[in-house]
Amino acid sequence: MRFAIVGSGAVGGYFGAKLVQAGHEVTFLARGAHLEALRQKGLEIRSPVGDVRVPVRAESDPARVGPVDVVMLAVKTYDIAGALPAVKTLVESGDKTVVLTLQNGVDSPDEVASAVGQEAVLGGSAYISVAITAPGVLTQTGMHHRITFGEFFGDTTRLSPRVETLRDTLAGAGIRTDAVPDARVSLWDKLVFLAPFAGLTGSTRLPIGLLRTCPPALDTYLQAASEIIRVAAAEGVTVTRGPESLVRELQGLPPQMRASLLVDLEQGKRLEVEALMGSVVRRGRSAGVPTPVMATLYGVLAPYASGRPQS
Ligand SMILES: NC(=O)C1=CN([C@@H]2O[C@H](COP(=O)(O)OP(=O)(O)OC[C@H]3O[C@@H](n4cnc5c(N)ncnc54)[C@H](OP(=O)(O)O)[C@@H]3O)[C@@H](O)[C@H]2O)C=CC1
Ligand SMILES: CC(C)(CO)C(=O)C(=O)O
Repeated sequence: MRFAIVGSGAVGGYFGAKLVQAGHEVTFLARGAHLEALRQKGLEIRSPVGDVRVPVRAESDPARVGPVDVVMLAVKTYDIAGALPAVKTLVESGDKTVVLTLQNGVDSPDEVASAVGQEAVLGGSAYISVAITAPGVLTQTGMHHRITFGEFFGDTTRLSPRVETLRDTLAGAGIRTDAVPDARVSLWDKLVFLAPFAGLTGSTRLPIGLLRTCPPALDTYLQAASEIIRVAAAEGVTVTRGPESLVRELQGLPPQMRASLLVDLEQGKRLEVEALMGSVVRRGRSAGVPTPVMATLYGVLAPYASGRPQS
């Protein structure tokens, strides 16, 4: 299969490299020093089971890529608008090209569909812990990796043939893959865990071990999660994670674990506050569902959304 990776950072680079190793034709769209490193040295992935270096084809201009079957969109949520012209060029160069969105949050499929149409879009979530640690270098923490994806628009009652084909291709490349009939459920399922986790670890600057043993903090987490479950329900999506399973998941995490949002905050980087908290608050307002806890977490973190505030 032919793939283009738009946003060849941590997530896009990791999964794209697996596809290259399996013999697929993959072009990585990248820019700056990362692009130069990819061209000159390939993509290096450091992980607990060893390091690999994968030679890759990297381009800056989507018009040079040619027709592809799948665009993997793996930019951060705040970079989607800037990446849409490239995605549009790639979809228009192909025949039935699909775009698989891999962002956290639930907004990406709609944003992408506004540029290329709903028919071209599949919704996905990445489960992995990986970061760009130098141009051309990714470092993976832990060994887990998974992509959950499916149709986001149209018939979401069954696995579509194109979802089955992509599932088989990804699985054949050694990527752990869950194909689901309705990607809206899996995107909201991740958000219901992640947004309160990122909101609480981010606003307190504390790891989960200190929060889950503090009853008021745990209560804040669960109230935030309940708000998200109600907003999803108002949009017709039944989230499968409830309070008991969320508490079990929190108890199972390493005590030092912090959301990537907190790691980014401490490094003065931009944050996906709009996609994780702002989106819930706005959607709640539209649906008439109160979200006071999520609104508070949003208000506390929004000043950091563009990076470390300059006083
Ligand atoms: N990393 C992880 O472990 C996980 C991440 N996610 C989610 O996956 C998504 C991607 O995150 P992640 O991979 O970490 O992000 P990264 O910052 O590592 O990678 C994003 C890449 O996209 C590039 N980019 C941005 N805009 C464009 C553009 N217009 N054209 C070409 N390249 C562009 C960036 O380049 P530049 O640096 O030049 O801006 C960067 O290399 C996020 O929504 C994140 O929440 C989900 C689960 C785990
Ligand atoms: C699921 C989790 C918590 C894994 O790091 C994550 O996606 C994040 O921190 O952003």
